Amino acid sequence: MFGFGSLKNEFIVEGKTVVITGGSDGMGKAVALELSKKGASVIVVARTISKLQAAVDEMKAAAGNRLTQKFHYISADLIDPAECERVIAEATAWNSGAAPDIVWCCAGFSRPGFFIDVPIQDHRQQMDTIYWTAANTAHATLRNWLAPVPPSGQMKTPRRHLIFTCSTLAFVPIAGYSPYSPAKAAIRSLSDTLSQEIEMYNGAFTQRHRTDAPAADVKIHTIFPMGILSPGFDNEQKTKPELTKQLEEADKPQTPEDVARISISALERGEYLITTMFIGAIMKGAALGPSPRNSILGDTLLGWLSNVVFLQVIPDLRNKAFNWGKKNGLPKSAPAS
Ligand SMILES: NC(=O)C1=CN([C@@H]2O[C@H](COP(=O)(O)OP(=O)(O)OC[C@H]3O[C@@H](n4cnc5c(N)ncnc54)[C@H](OP(=O)(O)O)[C@@H]3O)[C@@H](O)[C@H]2O)C=CC1
Ligand SMILES: CCCCCCCCCCCCCCCC(=O)[C@@H](N)CO
Repeated sequence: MFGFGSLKNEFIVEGKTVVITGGSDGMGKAVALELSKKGASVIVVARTISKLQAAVDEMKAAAGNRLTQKFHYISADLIDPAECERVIAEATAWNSGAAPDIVWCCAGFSRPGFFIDVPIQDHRQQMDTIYWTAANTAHATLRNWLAPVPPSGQMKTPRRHLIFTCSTLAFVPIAGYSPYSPAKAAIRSLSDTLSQEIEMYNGAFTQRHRTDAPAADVKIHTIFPMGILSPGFDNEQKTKPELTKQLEEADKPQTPEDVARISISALERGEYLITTMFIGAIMKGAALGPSPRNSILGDTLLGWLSNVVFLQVIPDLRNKAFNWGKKNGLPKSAPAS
């Protein structure tokens, strides 16, 4: 509470069943492998079957206990809400009728470009890929997890975790990310709203011996990575404006493995809004607003530091954009009038 995190492990995965969307590549796959090493049974979800099969093979090789753990994939386009319902139903059937204990939304990719240069349908596509894959997955998952169970049907069910993967761009604007950042900011807002709403269900859960209640209590978490050296990152570099690369040069992208490990450690400490490196924490501190804190003291001090740092960072980013235009004129990609 006062900055040291929880002393007990708040994110035990051994023997649990985890669904990871976007688990066939980049950060999602690194998370899948790390949780496999820690003893979880894992289902990876994405569209391309060949990559999913490769991820399952790698998880089997990484597994700590081949006797108790099992691995599976489901191919689905999570933009379609009906597909998300099917994923949760299939995962439950595969898990001997028990709902998954942990659902981690990692699906998504970025298509950078200046606002007016990116066709409007690509903006909408980014909202579908980033926000709606996460919201659809959360909706299907929570409808399953929060279904009322009568007192006679209650069993000892461990706490469940729903995890979103956002980006520090939800906290700080960077020119060239307008197709992407608004969708990530929407995830952050969904996460904050759900983390409050879930308290109602968690309150009802305490009364499970007397009245209908969910089968378990639920915690929401959101991860805010900086750049990740993933296949998705290589792809976004192709359309990323030079100005955007300059504005984000303070970022030294991390490996998917580091992002996975650091995120899982933070979940083990019981954190809610999770950053993966110092600059990310500063970006979060500038934008904490009304989000729940990981620690009152730590996050308050971080907020003070960040607010001072950002007095300089906000005009610096804007000046860089202005000077870019002054020196280079309109971007070559600019549409003809
Ligand atoms: N790379 C970066 O620099 C950063 C990334 N992030 C975020 O982290 C997460 C992981 O990124 P990264 O490691 O780069 O991921 P990758 O781009 O390397 O992999 C994306 C994964 O999502 C799956 N996916 C994409 N669209 C869909 C869809 N419609 N339905 C189902 N699955 C889908 C892909 O599989 P398939 O295509 O086969 O469906 C793949 O498994 C994303 O949410 C991203 O926005 C955050 C900060 C920085
Ligand atoms: C001392 C502190 C100063 C803070 C300065 C702010 C610098 C901005 C860095 C922007 C980094 C963007 C990372 C997210 C990338 C991402 O999500 C995309 N790659 C999409 O995939």
